[in-house]
Amino acid sequence: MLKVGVIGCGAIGREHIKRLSGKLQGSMVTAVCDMYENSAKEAAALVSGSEVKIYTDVQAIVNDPNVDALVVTSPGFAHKEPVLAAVKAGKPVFCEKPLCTTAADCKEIVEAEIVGGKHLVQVGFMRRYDKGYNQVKDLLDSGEFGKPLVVKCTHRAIEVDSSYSTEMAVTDTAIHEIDCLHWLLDDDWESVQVIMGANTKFAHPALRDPQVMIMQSKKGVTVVLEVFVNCKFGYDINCEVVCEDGVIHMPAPSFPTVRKAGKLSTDIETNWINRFIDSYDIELQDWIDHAVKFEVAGPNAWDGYIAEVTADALVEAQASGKIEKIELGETPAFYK
Ligand SMILES: NC(=O)c1ccc[n+]([C@@H]2O[C@H](COP(=O)([O-])OP(=O)(O)OC[C@H]3O[C@@H](n4cnc5c(N)ncnc54)[C@H](O)[C@@H]3O)[C@@H](O)[C@H]2O)c1
Ligand SMILES: O[C@H]1[C@H](O)[C@@H](O)[C@H](O)[C@@H](O)[C@H]1O
Repeated sequence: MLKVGVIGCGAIGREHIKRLSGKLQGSMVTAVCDMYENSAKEAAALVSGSEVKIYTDVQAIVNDPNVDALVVTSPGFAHKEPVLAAVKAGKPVFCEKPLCTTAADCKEIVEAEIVGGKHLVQVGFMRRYDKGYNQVKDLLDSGEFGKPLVVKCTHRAIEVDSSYSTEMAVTDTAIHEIDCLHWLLDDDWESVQVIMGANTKFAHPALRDPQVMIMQSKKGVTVVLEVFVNCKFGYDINCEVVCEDGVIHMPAPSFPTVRKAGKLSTDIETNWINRFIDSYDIELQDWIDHAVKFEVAGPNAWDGYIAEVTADALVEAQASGKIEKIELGETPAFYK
């Protein structure tokens, strides 16, 4: 039984606590930590049948002998401290995306992991576990469609509040496609560009929304990604891969088509929690199954670093309006 300590008891922290203590096999939550004690207490109350220790200090929960592994669900800017502490303590750690908010911080984690000599870090890029993306990947990998040429994606959300900035369209939102498409295409990023044109009337005054991000891979695949976080109609994730010998369109979870009051209609998803609910379950089960063996099968610290280098370039491209190059450097032998 993997005894897990969860750091950051907000929205997704509580979702993961419920998974790790009830829904999934082979784990239990033995400790929780939040900078606000009340938040930690409320989260601990979600666990029934066993005692959960409450912490407000990151180092203390990492050092707890009754904690075998950590799940980090604090905001991105607060990921570095707990992830580094877990790596230094030799404990497996699942960190929600992004690994850190700068490439330099991600590199520090990569270097600490290499020094420790054990694969301990998994990043919460759950789309790699999504059924639809995996169906697309299987078709691409079969070779039946020839080589991929162009990928068209949308990442739309109903609305965001005033704390969501123009940069977050990259660092919080597009970061999923940055990782997922690198995995889907089995390719690294060469260059990126951001086009910001007409703004929606629903964006708060400081926010550029929508944004079109164009990313080119090393093998020459062009990705066109629309990020539109005040679309008002739903949480709408789409991905279409145009190949030499055909086009693959990712399926979305389906809803019934109904006839009522002179209308034929089908619901679409409105909430990220539900859109990827199965992926979160499969992702964390996979993490548990490997963490007990000190293995990482999902996206690792190097993937977290790649995503952040690419995100940094996209943020630069937002400001410059130019095509920005991605400089990753050699993949360390430890991650090959
Ligand atoms: N994979 C996904 O689809 C997905 C979905 C939602 C959120 N996330 C990621 O999960 C993380 C958390 O997002 P959220 O929506 O749950 O945020 P949230 O704001 O709801 O919760 C964050 C919690 O962390 C606590 N916290 C802040 N700083 C802390 C610190 N230094 N130490 C301990 N606790 C601290 C806050 O008090 C809060 O309770 C973010 O990195 C976000 O990008 C991922
Ligand atoms: O844009 C949102 C993404 O679609 C979700 O999957 C979460 O990662 C959330 O944190 C982001 O704000």
